[in-house]
Amino acid sequence: MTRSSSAPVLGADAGAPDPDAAISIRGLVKRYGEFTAVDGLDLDIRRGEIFALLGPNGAGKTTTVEICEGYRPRDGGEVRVLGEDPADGGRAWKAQLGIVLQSGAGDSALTCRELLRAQASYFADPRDPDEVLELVGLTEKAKSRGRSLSGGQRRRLDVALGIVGRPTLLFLDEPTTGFDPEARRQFWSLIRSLRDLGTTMLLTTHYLDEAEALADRVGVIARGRLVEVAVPAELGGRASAPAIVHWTEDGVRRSEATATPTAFVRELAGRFSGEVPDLAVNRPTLEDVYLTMIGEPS
Ligand SMILES: Nc1ncnc2c1ncn2[C@@H]1O[C@H](COP(=O)(O)OP(=O)(O)OP(=O)(O)O)[C@@H](O)[C@H]1O
Repeated sequence: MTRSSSAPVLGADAGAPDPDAAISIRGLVKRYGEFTAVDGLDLDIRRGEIFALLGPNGAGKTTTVEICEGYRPRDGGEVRVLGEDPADGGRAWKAQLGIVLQSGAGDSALTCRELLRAQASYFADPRDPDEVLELVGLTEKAKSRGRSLSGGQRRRLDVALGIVGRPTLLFLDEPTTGFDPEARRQFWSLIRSLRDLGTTMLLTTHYLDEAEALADRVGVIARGRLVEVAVPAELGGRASAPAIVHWTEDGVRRSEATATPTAFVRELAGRFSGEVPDLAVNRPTLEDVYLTMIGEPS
């Protein structure tokens, strides 16, 4: 689906940016030479929510996020982040942001505690570095040098560095790349506890299960435009999509799309004396609807 100029604005109310939103974007445009990387994007992220930005490689996610962080200039549109234009954001505004980049600070000869203390010293009201180490599960590594940590531990250190300044708004760029499954679960619970503390988070990820587990809402970007914003369970009309019932009959694998799978299975059960062979009832997964949205065959 492509948004024409007359289509309703997705994820945002039309008109001026919303000053009460954590992030409010209207008609954002970014060009690199002749190439338009962000092509009229509108988005509102509410205070206190976890918002996941999904999209294929090159869709424009990092460009959009870096414009919001004040690290990249834009060519058009309006952006307000915590009520200010990032292009003019001063020190007090920057101090309210936490940023966890893809390539972090891990490769350091300083210890985790030293790195956190140094980072904390830039802020007026930082969190206690030892409390932050505990929050990210690195208490036992407080005296270890950054460069001696494993990949997953370094990402946790990156998050620790991102939150020690007590940010109102935290940007997380593919935060769990390289994590083992247990570390990802632990990281997810850390993100939830930060939300409970009132932190707004903008997360980019390629893991759809991560978006589903964490995000209050997800936005899908493709070719520099926002193609949908929804709560994960409703993305792409998932909640109302027909169920697909699969079974085997007369040695042939069959399937039927139905809005009333219970009634259909009851009717099917009447045709067999025992179990319905190979019975399965599926609904579209987040991955199915996402791949359809970005134009890939699922
Ligand atoms: N500094 C730059 N100069 C020229 N082109 C750029 C520059 N930065 C990004 N682009 C291009 O803009 C497009 C959007 O890039 P961006 O990094 O925003 O995508 P992304 O959605 O974050 O991708 P990924 O999932 O791979 O991180 C890409 O086609 C990219 O090649």
